[in-house]
Amino acid sequence: MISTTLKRYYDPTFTVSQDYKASMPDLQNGPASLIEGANVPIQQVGISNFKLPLKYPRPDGEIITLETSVDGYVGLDMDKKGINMSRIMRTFYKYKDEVFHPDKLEEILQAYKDDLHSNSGYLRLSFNYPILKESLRSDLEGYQYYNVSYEATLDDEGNFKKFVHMDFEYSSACPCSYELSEHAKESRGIDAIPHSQRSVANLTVELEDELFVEDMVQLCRDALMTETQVMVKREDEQAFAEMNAAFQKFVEDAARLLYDELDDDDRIQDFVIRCVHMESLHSHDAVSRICKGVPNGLR
Ligand SMILES: Nc1nc2c(ncn2[C@@H]2O[C@H](COP(=O)(O)OP(=O)(O)OP(=O)(O)O)[C@@H](O)[C@H]2O)c(=O)[nH]1
Repeated sequence: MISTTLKRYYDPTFTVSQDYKASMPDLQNGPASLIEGANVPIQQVGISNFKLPLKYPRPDGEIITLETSVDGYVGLDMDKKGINMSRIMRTFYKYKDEVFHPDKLEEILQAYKDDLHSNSGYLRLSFNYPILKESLRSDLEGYQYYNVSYEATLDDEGNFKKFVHMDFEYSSACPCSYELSEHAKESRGIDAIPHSQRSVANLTVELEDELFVEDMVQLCRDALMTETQVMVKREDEQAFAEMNAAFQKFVEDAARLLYDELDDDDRIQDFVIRCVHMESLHSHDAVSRICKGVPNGLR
């Protein structure tokens, strides 16, 4: 038997010729006989959480560059072993210097379908978006960051859907605890403090028309009022206490207040909202989930 001793050596000068590339195995484009398991279509295959800096537009025209985590997938038909995985990133990188608003994803998803010979595509861009927030009564301001994702799908009939996900943090003062506290004071002269807690509304909005992150934040602020604060001096803290008294809310109230704001906005086609009050009274959360309720809509 000829013993071929393999060299263990990395040749920094080796270059890949077209002939050499053609001689390399290309398993993902191999025959269906290479498929392991059921020879059935796969709805989403690709790369999750590749990161790059992307540009986003603000309403005033300013462009902001933010670290973005990208999930990019395509559908794979039966009889196909695999996708050309690197094209998920290579195709996306063709757009890396462009300005990203949700509509841009349709272009990229069409490029996914073309470059990866697929019938459908999915993208999700996740980033933390800063907005300068003024204090309630002092003349201070500071950055509030919002956890945002743009999500889009392009199906085999060319139907494009675009969604924006955003988390909005607020304070919820419990109206029942407030009444019980007042009752203790009035009926027994005993002081009492109602419970309140940091809360978060997870919004998913299907867009009809352009909606900036700033617009979604304003809708939430108008609905809930008691957003968490950034820069706080004593006059701001007192203002916040007054605001919590004026806008007490059960987790049911929070969901309905947000419904009221979003349902009226023509830029929004559909939505589902999950409110979570991380109760300071309990070691568990009070949760409500509400949707616009359009036929075949988000649930
Ligand atoms: N489809 C698939 N590819 C994988 C996976 N894990 C690693 N890869 C590798 O992803 C690498 C890049 O694949 P391709 O994008 O097809 O690379 P390529 O064939 O040089 O690219 P093209 O010249 O565009 O065809 C290949 O070496 C694959 O073996 C996987 O789970 N699925």
